[in-house]
Amino acid sequence: MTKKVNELMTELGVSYQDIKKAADTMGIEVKSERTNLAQKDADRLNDTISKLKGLDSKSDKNNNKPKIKAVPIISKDFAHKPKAPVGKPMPRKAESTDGEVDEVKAKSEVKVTVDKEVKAEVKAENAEAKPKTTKKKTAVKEKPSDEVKESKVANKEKAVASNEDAEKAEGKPNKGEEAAKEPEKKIEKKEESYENAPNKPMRFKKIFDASSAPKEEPKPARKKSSDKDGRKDSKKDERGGRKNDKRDGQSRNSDSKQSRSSSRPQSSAAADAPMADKPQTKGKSKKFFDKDKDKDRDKFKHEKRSEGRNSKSRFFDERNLEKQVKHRKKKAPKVTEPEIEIEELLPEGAVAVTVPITVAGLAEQAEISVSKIIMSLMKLGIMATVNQTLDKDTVEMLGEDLGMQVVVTEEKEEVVEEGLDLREDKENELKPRAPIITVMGHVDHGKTSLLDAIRNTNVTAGESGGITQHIGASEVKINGKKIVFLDTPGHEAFTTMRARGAQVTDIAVLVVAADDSVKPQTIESISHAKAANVPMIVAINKIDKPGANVDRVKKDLADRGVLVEDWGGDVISVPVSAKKGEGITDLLEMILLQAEVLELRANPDRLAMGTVIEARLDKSKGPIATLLVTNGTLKAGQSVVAGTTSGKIRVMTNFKGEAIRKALPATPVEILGLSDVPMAGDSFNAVKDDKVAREIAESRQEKMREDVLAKNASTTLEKLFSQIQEGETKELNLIIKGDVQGSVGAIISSLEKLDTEDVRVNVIHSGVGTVTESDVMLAETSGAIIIGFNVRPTTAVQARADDAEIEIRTYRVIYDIIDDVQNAMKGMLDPEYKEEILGKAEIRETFKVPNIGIIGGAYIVEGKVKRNAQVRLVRDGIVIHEGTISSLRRFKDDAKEVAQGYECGIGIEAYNDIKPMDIIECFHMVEIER
Ligand SMILES: Nc1nc2c(ncn2[C@@H]2O[C@H](COP(=O)(O)OP(=O)(O)OP(=O)(O)O)[C@@H](O)[C@H]2O)c(=O)[nH]1
Repeated sequence: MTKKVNELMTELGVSYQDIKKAADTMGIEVKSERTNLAQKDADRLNDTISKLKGLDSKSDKNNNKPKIKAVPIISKDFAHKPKAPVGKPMPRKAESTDGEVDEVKAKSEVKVTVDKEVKAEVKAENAEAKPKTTKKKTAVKEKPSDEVKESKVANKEKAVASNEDAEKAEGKPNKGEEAAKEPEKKIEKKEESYENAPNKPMRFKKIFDASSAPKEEPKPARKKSSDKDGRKDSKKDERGGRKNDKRDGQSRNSDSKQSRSSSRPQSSAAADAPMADKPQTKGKSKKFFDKDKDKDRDKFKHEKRSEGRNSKSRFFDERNLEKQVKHRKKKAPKVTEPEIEIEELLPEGAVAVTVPITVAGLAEQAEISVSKIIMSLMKLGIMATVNQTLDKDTVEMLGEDLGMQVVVTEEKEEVVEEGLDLREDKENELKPRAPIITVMGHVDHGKTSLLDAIRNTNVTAGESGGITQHIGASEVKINGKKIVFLDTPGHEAFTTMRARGAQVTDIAVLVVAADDSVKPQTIESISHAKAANVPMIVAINKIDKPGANVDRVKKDLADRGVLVEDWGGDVISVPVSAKKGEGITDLLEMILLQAEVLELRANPDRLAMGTVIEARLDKSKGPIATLLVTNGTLKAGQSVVAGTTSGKIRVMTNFKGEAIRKALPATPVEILGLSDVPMAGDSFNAVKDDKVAREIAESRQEKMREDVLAKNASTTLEKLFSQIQEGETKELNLIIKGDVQGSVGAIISSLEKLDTEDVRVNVIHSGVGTVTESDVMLAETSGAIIIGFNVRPTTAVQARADDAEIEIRTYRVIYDIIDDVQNAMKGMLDPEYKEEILGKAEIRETFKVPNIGIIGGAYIVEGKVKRNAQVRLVRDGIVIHEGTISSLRRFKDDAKEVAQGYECGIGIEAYNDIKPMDIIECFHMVEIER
């Protein structure tokens, strides 16, 4: 049995086009009106079209839309068909027949499409066929798409609103009302569904959704939405849609029973529809905007928080900003929660984390138990508490360990510190100031000697190891004009300090020995001066020496890009002899000349600011800091904040040690009164109020604590990470303790340069002061070696270290630290000789003995003291002196050695500064068998 198409047309009273479209959709071949249809196909078509005709004809009475537009279609084929072009309704070929409805209906029971148009159509169909199922499923569906023209949407939605609504639809309800009602109902249902994960930020919800509700993202919808404009439908739109729903649900009033009244501005279908459902009035595709706008808007907001987006997203943002403004005029939509915004940009299943974050915070954010995170951290070698702050690397590693995808953003807070005078000086406030000079150059080229020559003092002889180890500052006057010199050390170990010096300096004096010419540290010095954009003056030193060759120096400098005046450049060079004092005046005059060119000025009539040049802790005086005032006037009695410390200036002395009341710009001073030791290189500011100074310092301390916590965690992490990554590679963990901050910084920077392919140097902790028990504990947990520079551990600390088998290595010369560590890294760990402590004596009293000097009345507290052994004098954990015993007596008799528990008199060779409570440590060197 067959039936011709035209017969069916007559039978149903529909056009050929209607049948053709329905047939196409149902996979029935129809070539012309004369095509013979198999009875089965004819029946299917008849069935479908009859149903649709009935439905449409009802609504058609109230609107003139072609009934075919309300045909609900969802078939296997349909899901694969291309979507409507952007901004246009779906083509008519999406129409279906009755036979198809059954198929679709069945499908709709097992799959819920995300595609808005399809969904609307499914609803329309189900309204007739299986309203209950439809109702249930619509609860998790997206709102209708704008792809379908408003009237069409209205028609369809009207039909599927609910069981009752569907019945009303049959009763030819007012189309406008229905259209208005339907989307609202759906939104409410969706709200309910969202409430299933109550009170959860979207990011939590997303994780929840990802794991518990995958069925809500059916594949056919994804496929269908894979056309150009809707390519991200499947996931992004799911989220975006959810968000829209939420927003719409919040902002919109509904006339349904469940809705609460609100001030809805419009009552038309268009006004009531979600933003995405509004009629397309602009040239651009609504669909495009609907699908992308929320995520684009989110991008915009996200970008506001985080920098560095590509131009493409910026474009979206800008465009969307316009878009938002437009919509706001109509609906004033509520701004969505920030969590949702970031979430929108994330890949499926990812968690957005802003660091630093505490363990507890991360647990909450990722919806993982705190204990799970702590366990994972332990696996990574980090012993963390709930309140431990985690940094970016740690969070990423945790993510990996926990099998969780995290997207980490770093929060950069801009701290505005109220109470600091940071205004810019006005032109008329500025007065000339003295130049600040740094002396740089290769080791032993004569920096210290040159400064000595300049200020007629001799520092070289007293320096430990023969090198300058601390930044000092001094002033000289020539022709009534002041010049400030920062004394910077020459060894490579002091690179950091030199770099710091170059930052506060106006002019760098580059010392090059005429007999040695340009050397590695000369080149390094040039780089620092250039990097700091500081003009240089070359002092060609040691011209008195027989091998001196000034021209060679100039040539070598030219090779390094430093053209002195003789070579056609603009760098001033002055031949000098620090030893004989030749050329020193010339050099100073040239410095003044160069300073004049620079027109150095400052405002003396404001609160002082500048840099900490050096700082140390003095047991009796407390923290001592050398400050260089670069602007303003510093007054004794004023409150200052320096780095993370603050205090009121109790005593202020100039470079000669004379107490002064005020220090004008370009003055180095030493101050007492800070509550703690600041770091060399810290900036300082005078503030009006001591309380303000304290508050600023405290907030900086707080910030630093957070940073340190985060850094420590990551350092440990890095260690493990690199061990895992690099297999055999080992890390050398070190704890550095020194007498002053400058030395500690220099040691760290030198040691960190020693990294080799095989061994990585990792300074896990550093600080000023003696080695403490907590250092030993830290070394214990991290397997670190403790390096003490000019500091000694107490007996108790040493005992604790011995128990824990922690090595504490102490030094007095930085070279030795670097050599030792370098050797250790090369596998030559064991030195040929090792220091062995023989005993310790505590000074109880001191006596002045004519012709001999000061003798310490001592009690041997540990081991024994031997006459020929070496000794070091330790005061408050700091090594004051090293030398040999000149006299050892028990009562009036000389003794070869004195054992523990006995008293004796000890004299130190050529040394008299012995005080009660000093510790004399007696040691000798023993050969180590390899
Ligand atoms: N003949 C001669 N020797 C000099 C002159 N200047 C310095 N020296 C010697 O060179 C050696 C090193 O001088 P320092 O002033 O310690 O050199 P430095 O560059 O400060 O060295 P570090 O502090 O170790 O970086 C000393 O033995 C000085 O006596 C000079 O003009 N002529």
